[in-house]
Amino acid sequence: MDGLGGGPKCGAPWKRMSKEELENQYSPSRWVVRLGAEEALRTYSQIGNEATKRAQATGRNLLDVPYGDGEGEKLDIYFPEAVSEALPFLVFFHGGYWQSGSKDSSAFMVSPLTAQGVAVVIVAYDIAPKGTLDQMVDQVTQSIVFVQKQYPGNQGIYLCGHSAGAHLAAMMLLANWTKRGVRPNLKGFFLVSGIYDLEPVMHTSENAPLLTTLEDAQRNSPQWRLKTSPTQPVDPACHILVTVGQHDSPEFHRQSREFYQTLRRGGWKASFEELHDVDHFETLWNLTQKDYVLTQGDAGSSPGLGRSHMPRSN
Ligand SMILES: N[C@@H](CC(=O)c1ccccc1NC=O)C(=O)O
Repeated sequence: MDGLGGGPKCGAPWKRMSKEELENQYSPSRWVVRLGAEEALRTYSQIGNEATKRAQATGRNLLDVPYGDGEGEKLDIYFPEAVSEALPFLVFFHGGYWQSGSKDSSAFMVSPLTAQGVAVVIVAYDIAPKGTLDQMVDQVTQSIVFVQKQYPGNQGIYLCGHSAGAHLAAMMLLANWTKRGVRPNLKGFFLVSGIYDLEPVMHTSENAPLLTTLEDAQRNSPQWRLKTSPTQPVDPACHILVTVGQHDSPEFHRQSREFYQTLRRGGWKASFEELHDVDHFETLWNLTQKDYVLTQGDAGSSPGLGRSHMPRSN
């Protein structure tokens, strides 16, 4: 049999897939409908680069701010024009299967959000093979601690991540803040086309620099961790929006839906949205636009990143 173990009655559907099918399911660019796979990846970098250049050229910002001692532990902060002590902060973690991507080409949502008075932080972390998953999770935790310490008067910290970056953001639901000596003012999570169970990834070509044991995968899987030992939401008001693109692969849909269900069962305030007619990358491209439903400033009915979706403190 060319499946990956387990009979037809054995749990997760990915276990019944051939190696080729699993590879396909976990290759987001192959599911893009309007472009070829390579063109989609090229366009993704191009739009990210352009948005970042624009963000750096137009607004007030602090670039390459160290949040730790490591060479790669840097973040960029983009401020709104209006100076204020009490800003909401949107902290973004880029994707790229924990082995590609950079903060220097990931400032997608900066322009529409800073225009609405939100400060945006784009975080770099040590991708594989330099960094291990445990290290990346640790670095991301450290970056949030840094933002909270640097801006203790913040109006809320909202975490956003795309794909592998959504995984890193989701891992923050399990972070031990007591150990870090600070409780970040986390008010919301916006997870875009994420991976929450890493076990299937172990059986794809993406795994080469990543996971060696099943234990690594489980320890770094928010889905597995929250399902096996549910943790109480620290702030019951903290909202988690799990989104997946309509054209993402069935495995990406399953991962998002099941993670959302696990969150709800665990008592978290979560919602799930399949984003209409977008693929794995187009959601981020749309986030560069101020009139997209998830970034717009006027009161929309769906939750998202725009200021109208953030609870106000006054
Ligand atoms: N090799 C992947 C690349 C990929 O998945 C990706 C690329 C850029 C940003 C996010 C991605 N996916 C997850 O982190 C693909 O086939 O699409």
